[in-house]
Amino acid sequence: MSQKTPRNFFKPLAIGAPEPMRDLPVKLERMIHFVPPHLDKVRAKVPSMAPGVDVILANLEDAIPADAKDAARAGAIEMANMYDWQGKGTGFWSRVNPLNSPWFQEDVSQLVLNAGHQLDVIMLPKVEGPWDIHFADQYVAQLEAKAGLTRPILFHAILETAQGMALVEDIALASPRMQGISLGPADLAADRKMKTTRVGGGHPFYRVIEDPKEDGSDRASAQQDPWHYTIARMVDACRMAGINAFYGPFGDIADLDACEQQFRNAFLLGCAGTWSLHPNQIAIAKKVFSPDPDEVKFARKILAAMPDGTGVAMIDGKMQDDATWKQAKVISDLADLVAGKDPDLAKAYSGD
Ligand SMILES: CC(=O)SCCNC(=O)CCNC(=O)[C@H](O)C(C)(C)COP(=O)(O)OP(=O)(O)OC[C@H]1O[C@@H](n2cnc3c(N)ncnc32)[C@H](O)[C@@H]1OP(=O)(O)O
Ligand SMILES: CC(=O)C(=O)O
Ligand SMILES: [Mg+2]
Repeated sequence: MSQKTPRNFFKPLAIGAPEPMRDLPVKLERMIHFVPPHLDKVRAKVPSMAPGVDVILANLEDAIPADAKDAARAGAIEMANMYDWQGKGTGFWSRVNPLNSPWFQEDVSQLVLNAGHQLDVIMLPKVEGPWDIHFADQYVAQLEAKAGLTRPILFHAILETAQGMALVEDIALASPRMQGISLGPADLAADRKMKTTRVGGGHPFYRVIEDPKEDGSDRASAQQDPWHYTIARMVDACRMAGINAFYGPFGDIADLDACEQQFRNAFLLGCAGTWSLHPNQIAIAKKVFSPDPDEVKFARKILAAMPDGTGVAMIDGKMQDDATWKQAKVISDLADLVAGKDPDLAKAYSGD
């Protein structure tokens, strides 16, 4: 047998560690905003940024120079204590260095021992298979016990190798700590030997072209989304496991239109949120990952037409039944969650 028995799955992995969560907390996670914690100037903005985002993440991994890893770790611990994350409801996460790096052990131990009471999620990069999650799970349980934590810290894996992709279902199911998975398009592209230097998004050479015309005139051609398969598979793995899927970084900071379109495709396919790397991506993520008021209005018409969720109804010429009721519920429940945080959208959703 390669898996734990159902009864053992939810047992703490260390004496004194908190009980694993059976259900994930229901939280808005439309954007995970990346902060480089070694930069004093950016770190100082954290308390003023926190109320305007759903999650702030202290990044310790790629994009932090090797000679700033210690400063970034210290900055992350400082960030944990700069804001009342648990009291005020903005998520506080950290992306640690990979398991095979010289920094992983210090990152995780320092964070859990010194910031564990505020830390919601540890983001684990370059996860190759469930064994990586099992190792981190056991290690964090030991540290939680030592720190006397009463709330378990969750895990978020980044999908950025071909092997991780091939084992995404096993990763999603590896531990009750699993909160979600993000696409890591830069490392994944490199590992797959995709021929692109972009961080997410489309590519001008990845397209379909219309059949030749008899008169020899120009054939229409359009860019396609090279991430469609990966995102759809990640969403299935996550939703099977009862966790959430996230788009990842969009690296062309200046191209706001392409960023919005890539985020929207991920939202429509089932992702709960995305990363924001720059302040100008926060508003895009908020707009895209909050349901459109007209969609919410229509969804609520469906729910009202079938109060017990069964039967068939016609609304605006469209057939509704038990399945569309469930689709409507997804949108309406998300709107309720958003309305609890955003008074302007609450007003738009209430139709006032
Ligand atoms: C493939 C991956 O792994 S992706 C994840 C790793 N990468 C990251 O985490 C990158 C995070 N983002 C950043 O470091 C920066 O946004 C960069 C390097 C991309 C661009 O930085 P800059 O060139 O300074 O951007 P720009 O000049 O437009 O910044 C405007 C302001 O926003 C601030 N700012 C930029 N990024 C951030 C951020 N992530 N959070 C908070 N403030 C930020 C800048 O400090 C600047 O502030 P100022 O007006 O007070 O001087
Ligand atoms: C997200 C990330 O780490 C990557 O794209 O490589
Ligand atoms: Mg990466």
